Amino acid sequence: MISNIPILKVEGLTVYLGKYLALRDVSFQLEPGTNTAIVGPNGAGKSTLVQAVLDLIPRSSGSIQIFGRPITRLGHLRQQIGYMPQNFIFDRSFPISVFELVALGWTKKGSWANKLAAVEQALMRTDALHLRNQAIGTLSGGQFKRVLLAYCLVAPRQLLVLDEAFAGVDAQGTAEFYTLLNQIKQEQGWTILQVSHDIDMVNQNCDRVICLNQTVVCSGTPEFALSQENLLATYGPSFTRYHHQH
Ligand SMILES: Nc1ncnc2c1ncn2[C@@H]1O[C@H](COP(=O)(O)OP(=O)(O)OP(=O)(O)O)[C@@H](O)[C@H]1O
Repeated sequence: MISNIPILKVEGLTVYLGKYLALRDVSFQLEPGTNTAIVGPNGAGKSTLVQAVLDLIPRSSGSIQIFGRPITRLGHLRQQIGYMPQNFIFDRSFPISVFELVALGWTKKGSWANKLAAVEQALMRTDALHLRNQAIGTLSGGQFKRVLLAYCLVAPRQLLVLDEAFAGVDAQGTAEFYTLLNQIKQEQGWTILQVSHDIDMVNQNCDRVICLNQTVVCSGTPEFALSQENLLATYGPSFTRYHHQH
């Protein structure tokens, strides 16, 4: 059954980090199956927005509903959210393998054989099965992103939140990852919210854009939100558009 309830609805969100007003009166919603990018300059509050939306940091005011429920009353539905943070900081010598990391994402009850099959399938789908026995500390940036995507894929999700998922990945790796992400999104019916600095990639891959600078400067289709006028309003007069060299 296709529901008309927004996957995410944010109304009047204001967040202070200490005394610093990081987000002011932010409102937007995500329709099912859409791929929405949050763009804006350094310090605009993009990561703060993502963390507040996931209830990882407190908000001063405003309401957040996910799957039609207040974020604080999600219960088991919280497992339907996959999150790839900007920085995944861990001790690289920590002895956990790729297989073990992805298996942590498996939330269903079931036999060991089911879990094994699900983890292998997720790793295969993200072209990372050959890494299954490798310690996570030995992975390259691009390999690690694909393993994190497998972690999101191993259990059913409705919403995927990516905070600069492609930081540290080269242009070709980024393009390949976007292709893979789009394919899996279609297969799984994911709704995606992603922070990105790559305006060209956003233009090519996302269907909605939120331009953020402490508050929502504008939002809409990429064609509208990424117009020169709106980008200047979001980034300020020093903005110059970065183009990939292919
Ligand atoms: N603990 C904190 N106390 C006070 N200010 C903070 C704190 N953490 C972050 N900030 C400030 O809040 C603002 C928003 O930070 P945030 O990381 O959300 O920005 P961003 O848009 O994700 O930036 P970037 O593109 O550089 O990743 C920044 O100006 C930052 O310096």
